[in-house]
Amino acid sequence: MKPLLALEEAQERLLALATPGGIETVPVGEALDRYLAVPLHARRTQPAHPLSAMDGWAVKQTDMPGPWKVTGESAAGHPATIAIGPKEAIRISTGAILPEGADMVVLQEDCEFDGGALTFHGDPPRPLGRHVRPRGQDFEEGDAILGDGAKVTPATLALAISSGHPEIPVFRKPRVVVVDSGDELVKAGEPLSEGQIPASNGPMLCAMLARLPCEVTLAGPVADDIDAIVATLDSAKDADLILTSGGASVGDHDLMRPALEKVGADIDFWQVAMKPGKPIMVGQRGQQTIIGLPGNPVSSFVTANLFALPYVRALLGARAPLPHFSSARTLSDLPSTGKRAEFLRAVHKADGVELITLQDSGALLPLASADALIFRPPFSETALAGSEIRFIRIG
Ligand SMILES: Nc1nc2c(c(=O)[nH]1)N[C@H]1C(S)=C(S)[C@@H](COP(=O)(O)OP(=O)(O)OC[C@H]3O[C@@H](n4cnc5c(N)ncnc54)[C@H](O)[C@@H]3O)O[C@H]1N2
Ligand code: MOO
Repeated sequence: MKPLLALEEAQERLLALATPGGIETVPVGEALDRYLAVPLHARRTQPAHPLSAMDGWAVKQTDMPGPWKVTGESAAGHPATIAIGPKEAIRISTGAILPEGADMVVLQEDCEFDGGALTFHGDPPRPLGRHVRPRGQDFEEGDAILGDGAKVTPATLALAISSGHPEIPVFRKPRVVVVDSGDELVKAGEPLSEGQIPASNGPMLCAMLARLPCEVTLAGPVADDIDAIVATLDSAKDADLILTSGGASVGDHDLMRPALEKVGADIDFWQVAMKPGKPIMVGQRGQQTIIGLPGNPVSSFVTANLFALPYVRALLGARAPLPHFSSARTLSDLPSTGKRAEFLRAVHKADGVELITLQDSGALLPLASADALIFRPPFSETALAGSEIRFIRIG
């Protein structure tokens, strides 16, 4: 029997097939969770002038500790039109431009102002530049601010806008079609006959993909009929990725592999040393990748996390598309493993990660109560409670 492909090698082979789509320039608000296609340089300096970091009065260090004559005001958006002379102060608000001649700010709560003289009651001495944000402190025009491949987060989105980029170049959104298959499957909400079940994998996979910037269509459930599966795969020719679920194993009604072959896809790999998820397959038809996920709901969920979502992130231009592993102590004893890497449903708590008892790959209730998958490499010894393990977050 052919040895199973190692998980890491399978992921590497899949990701090698991913070429990000064309570049499009979009308003930053539409770029969230996408990846920059080119590096960004600041088109302006921030702050463009020295600014006050506090509400108070702009003064000169050499005039400390006052008293001063207040000669005007500088508010955010309304700079003072006069400079500060000797023993003079200008009322200033947070974010307002420091008037010419001033080099520090005294806080409102350290001073008293009765309309006449401004007096200081704080603890001197105050260093030069106190409560002042110097020009260019954040970035200067021309500075490299974001590298290509940077993820657009709420903070990078704000940085792009602040640096003069209301639109940014990102890779286009991948088009993904999800196809779940099986004679027993019935669309959610429709009546069930004996032996039928609601098709939950398709909506689950669509929901997982909906958290990424991509265009997702559900085409299923499709019957265990090779012509029906082929017709559905053919109707999704324009997708960057087809994600199928079910029919990936070795049974008489497991038609995904022959269907992929019938539509002209080259099978890159089938069967990976992982549990759940062993029957996962990957095929390539021209520019399109087809990932055949196993039908067991937990197997579909786990393989989507480890293969399908990383593949979509890679199409979006992510440089590190695989899930992030964290370390923690296991609160439960973990059994030894065989030749397959295992992903065990677990709950992350303050002092460690607790195993959920029922680990059947068909059981949705434990999956829905899990927020972590404990990773157990192949041929691991029993791990006693208290041992350090690695896990990925889910949910
Ligand atoms: N003799 C062997 N049998 C099996 C093997 C094997 O190596 N040798 N592998 C097992 C493993 S591992 C898995 S995982 C399953 C996967 O099989 P399939 O991908 O062919 O999945 P199906 O048979 O179509 O379905 C399995 C199970 O999941 C339910 N299902 C399927 N689709 C959905 C859906 N959209 N929504 C909800 N539930 C779904 C289906 O009713 C079945 O109960 O094969 C093992 N067998
Ligand atoms: O993927 Mo299967 O049993 O390993 O669920």
